[in-house]
Amino acid sequence: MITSDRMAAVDENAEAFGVPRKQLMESSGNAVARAVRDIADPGAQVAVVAGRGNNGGDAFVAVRFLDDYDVTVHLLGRPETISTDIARENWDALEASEYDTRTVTDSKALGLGDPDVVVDAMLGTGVTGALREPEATAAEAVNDLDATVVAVDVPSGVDADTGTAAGVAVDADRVVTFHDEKPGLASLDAAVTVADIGIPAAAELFVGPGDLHHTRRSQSHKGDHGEVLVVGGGPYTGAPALSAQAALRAGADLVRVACPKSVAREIQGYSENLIVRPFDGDHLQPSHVDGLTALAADHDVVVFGPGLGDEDATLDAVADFLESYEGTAVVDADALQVVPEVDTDATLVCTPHQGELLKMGGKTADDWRERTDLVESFAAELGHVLLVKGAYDIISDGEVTRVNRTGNPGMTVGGTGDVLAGTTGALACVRNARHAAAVGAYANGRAGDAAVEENGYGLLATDLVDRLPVALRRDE
Ligand SMILES: NC(=O)C1=CN([C@@H]2O[C@H](COP(=O)(O)OP(=O)(O)OC[C@H]3O[C@@H](n4cnc5c(N)ncnc54)[C@H](O)[C@@H]3O)[C@@H](O)[C@H]2O)[C@H](O)CC1
Ligand SMILES: [K+]
Repeated sequence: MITSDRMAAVDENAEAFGVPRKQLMESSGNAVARAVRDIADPGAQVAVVAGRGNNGGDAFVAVRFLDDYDVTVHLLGRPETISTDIARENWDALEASEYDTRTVTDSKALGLGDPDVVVDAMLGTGVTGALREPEATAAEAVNDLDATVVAVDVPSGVDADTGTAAGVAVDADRVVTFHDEKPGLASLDAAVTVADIGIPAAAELFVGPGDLHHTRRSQSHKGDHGEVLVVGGGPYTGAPALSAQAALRAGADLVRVACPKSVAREIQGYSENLIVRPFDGDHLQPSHVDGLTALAADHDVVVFGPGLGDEDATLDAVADFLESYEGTAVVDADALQVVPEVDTDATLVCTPHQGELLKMGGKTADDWRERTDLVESFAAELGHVLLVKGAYDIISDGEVTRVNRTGNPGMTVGGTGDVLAGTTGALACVRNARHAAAVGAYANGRAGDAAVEENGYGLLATDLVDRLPVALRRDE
């Protein structure tokens, strides 16, 4: 099963991994033509009703594979308004070869005749809300025919994620959907087939640019993009400051650092962008937990661990906190060893490197494919998300596992893990935990790659922080 959002991401990743969308469209169109050949003999009349997006584009391709049939193409709207280059190129290809194409500007004038088959390619996953005109009237016209209706990807007007329609929708007999089943199609009264359109498995496994789908809402208020609490510091001061600055650069609106009073001024001194919330003493201990729990409740995500150290009292405090916390937390560094022993309702993203993973009781292997299996089962056992850092980062929630390949050997320098934890914390304010971890790893590696490209090796963790906004930006 794949949702429309994931499908769009995978599609974009396929392009980044060398399989352009136009190639996918060619396979989609071919699959639609196969479905028509399955239900009608050569010579049969086929009416293609196409919209101006890529759903229509798939059908234009199908037409070239149906030369044995009597095909008429009805484009809803003027050719100049076809909204994507690849759909327009496929339309132009039909016109250049003198196929029977008609453009429909007044839906009342849509004369479909009495075809044996209708190919419904008005709208696919790009639909929002109820069908507008001319699509609504065209859908009714299609439903009034006796023809067998083959829908491209999803019956026009139906939401592929929910199976519901906000208004009139095409009543399809068959649906040829692409790559994977869609959650909304199972409930329909139609025969659904899934066509393999040649999207490489890598486009789902490896994190790529398609995963950067923006989550910024149009109506933005302070706090909408997340408030992150970093709990860290004591024996170290740089680590929590790096996590906090990374969280800001990764898009959080407000980031506070809860740290021992002894280091509060030092941490504040790193940046005027930080808000510091000191607790007594020079290291975290159980007496601080009630205060931290109350503070955490005012934040979307807590990043726990950077620079906390591993004193027994500190680790006890980490355990106490996690046992009462029910929100989302990124757990890093010394705090990680506590996770396997705590019983918590919190959603945790644990970010160990190989050594920390072993200390948590996890296993590793030289071969990254073997490692993905080990990480996936350990994540399932823990009941938390794992982001295991390495040349190939492995991210798993025990069910879905992703691999990130961005980054370079320069990133073994100190502090890059703190940057990753903060980045992931900010992203987890607006995405699910597994996706936040995957995108966090991807963006961090991308930031590191950009730094090395500009300056060569000799990378600093702060170089990553500065490059996060660009690393997280979607290429339009
Ligand atoms: N994902 C893939 O791997 C592939 C998908 N293919 C096909 O592409 C469509 C999705 O294409 P897209 O261009 O994004 O959207 P649509 O064609 O569904 O529609 C966009 C078009 O429709 C207008 N619109 C939106 N809502 C409405 C409405 N309620 N009434 C009228 N018009 C509406 C909007 O303005 C746009 O202009 C997918 O389903 C597949 O069929 C690729 O071909 C192969 C790879
Ligand atoms: K359709």
